Amino acid sequence: MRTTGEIIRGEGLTSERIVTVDACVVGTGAGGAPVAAELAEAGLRVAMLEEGAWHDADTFTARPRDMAARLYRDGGQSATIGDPPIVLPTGRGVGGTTLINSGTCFRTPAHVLERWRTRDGLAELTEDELAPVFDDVEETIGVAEVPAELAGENAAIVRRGVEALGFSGGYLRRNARGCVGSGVCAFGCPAGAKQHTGVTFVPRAWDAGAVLFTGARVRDLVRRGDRITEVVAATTGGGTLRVRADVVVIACGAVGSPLLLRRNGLGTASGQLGRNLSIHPASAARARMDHEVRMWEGVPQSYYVDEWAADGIMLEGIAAPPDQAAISTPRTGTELRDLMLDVGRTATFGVMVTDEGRGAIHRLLGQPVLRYDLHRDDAARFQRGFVRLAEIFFAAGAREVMVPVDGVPVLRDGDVEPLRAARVRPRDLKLMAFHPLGTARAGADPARSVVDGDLRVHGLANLHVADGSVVPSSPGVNPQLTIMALATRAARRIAARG
Ligand SMILES: Cc1cc2nc3c(=O)[nH]c(=O)nc-3n(C[C@H](O)[C@H](O)[C@H](O)COP(=O)(O)OP(=O)(O)OC[C@H]3O[C@@H](n4cnc5c(N)ncnc54)[C@H](O)[C@@H]3O)c2cc1C
Repeated sequence: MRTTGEIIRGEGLTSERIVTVDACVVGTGAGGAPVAAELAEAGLRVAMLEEGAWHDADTFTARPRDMAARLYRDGGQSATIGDPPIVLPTGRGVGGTTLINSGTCFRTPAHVLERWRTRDGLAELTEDELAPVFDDVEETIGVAEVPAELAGENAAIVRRGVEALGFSGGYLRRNARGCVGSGVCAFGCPAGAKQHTGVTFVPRAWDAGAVLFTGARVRDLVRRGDRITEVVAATTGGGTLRVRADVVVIACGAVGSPLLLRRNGLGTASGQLGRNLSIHPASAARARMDHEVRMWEGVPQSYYVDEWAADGIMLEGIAAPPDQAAISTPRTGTELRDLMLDVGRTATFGVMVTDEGRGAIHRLLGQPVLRYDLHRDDAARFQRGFVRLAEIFFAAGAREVMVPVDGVPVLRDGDVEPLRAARVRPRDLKLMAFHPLGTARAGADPARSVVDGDLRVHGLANLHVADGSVVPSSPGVNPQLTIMALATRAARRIAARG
C-alpha cells in the first residue's frame, strides 16, 4: 500500500475548477475514508474532498501546544453549551478525528445492535452481517491488543486494583502498528504508528485511482429532483471546486454533516436532523501514589474496566504529558502548583458514560452551536463510576484520590464515603466528551430518522451520510470501529447497486 498519492491542495485552486467523477466523498475521517476506499476498489472514479490538510507524521513534534492548533478544529477548544458546558474536541485534516484519537477499538456490542434492530428497524444489522465487515476493517487498520510492556505504570496501577477487587478489565485493542508508547496519541503520533484513516483507507482509495482534494470546504449541494448533481466547495486558495458525481457521500462528522445538510435544505423532513446528539461524556480522577508513575510514558489509553458496562459506566485509561495535565487539572493557584510538583507520582484514569441525555446542533452567526444538558441519571452514573474508580485506586495503594466533582474533598485513607454521600448535580461535574454521534440517525422509518439502513438520506436517490451522525444511539464503547464498519457496509451496498 502506498502512503502518499495524488493530493490536489486547495491553496493551489484559486479560480473555478470542475471535476466529473462517479462518486464524491466529503470528509476523510472514520466514515468517509472507508467509503472512498470501497467505492474506488469497486471500480468507481472517486473524488475525496477534505476541509483540512494532509499532515506527515514526521512533522509531528509530540508537543501538545504545537499540535493542537494544527490538528484540531478550533485548536481543540470546541465545547457544548448547557449544564455543565463540556469540551468536545474534533480533528481536522486527512484522517479527521482518527488522526488525533487514542486508537481504542471496540466492535459494536451485541445488545446495542439488538436495540437498533428493534427500536430503529435496522433489521439487517446483525452480528453475523457485520462480523466480516469488522474483520476487514480491523485488518486494514491493524487492530491488536496493547502488550503489557507498552501499557505503562498508569495502567498497571489500575490493573492491580482491579485484580485485587476481582473486577472485570483488560488491555484495550488498538490500531497502532509498531507503537512505541510515545504517550501523545491525541496530538498526532510522532512514530507514525497509529493507523488513522489517512494512512490506511485513503491509500487504499489512492491505489484504486481516487483523487484527494485538501483545503476544500464543501458548502453547497446542488439538487435536481431527487438527486444531488453537484458538490460545491470553497478552497483555501479562494477558488471554487465543483464536483459532478452520480453518488454523493457526506462524512463531515456528527457536527459538520447535519449543518451541511440543513444549510442545503436536505434531510430535514423528519425533524430529526441535528437532534439526538449523544456524546459519551467523560471525566478523569487522579490518584497520588507513593512511587514514580510517569503517566506520560506508555500508551495513554491502554486498559479498561467494563465491570459496570451494563449500567452505562466504562472506565478507560487517560493520561497526558505534564503540560497538558496542567491545563486539564481543574485546580488553580498554589493547589495546582502543588499538584504539578507531584505530577510524576500521579496516576489518572477516565470514566465514560453511556448517556441518556440528548443534545442538538444549530448554527448561529455562521458558527456551530451545540446545546447539551447532562441528564441527572448520567450525573449519578459519574458518581457511581468515580466511587468505583476511587476504590480501585485505593486498592492499588493510592495515598489520595481527587475527583473533579465540586464540593467533594480529596479522598484519603481509602475512605470514599464523602463522594458516595455527596449530592452530585450535573453542574458539579467537570466533563469532556470525544464522541459526538446521532445527529442524522439511521432508521427504517423516514418519520423518525434521517437516513435508511444503507445510510441513504430518506427521499433522495443518491445522497448518503456515512459518519458518526448516523449512529442511532450511544453505543457505550468508543465508536470509531462502529463508524468504519457501518460506512464500509454502506459503500459495499452502494457499489453493488451499480
Ligand atoms: C481526543 C480524541 C480521542 C478519541 N479516541 C478515540 C478512540 O480511542 N477510539 C474511538 O473509537 N474513538 C475515539 N475518538 C472518536 C473518533 O475518533 C470519532 O468518533 C470518529 O473519528 C468520528 O468519525 P467521523 O467520520 O464521524 O468524523 P471525523 O473523523 O471527525 O471526520 C470528519 C472529517 O470531515 C471533514 N469536514 C468537516 N466538514 C467538512 C466540509 N464542509 N467539507 C469538507 N470536509 C469537511 C473534517 O475536517 C474531518 O476531517 C476520539 C476522539 C477524540 C477527539
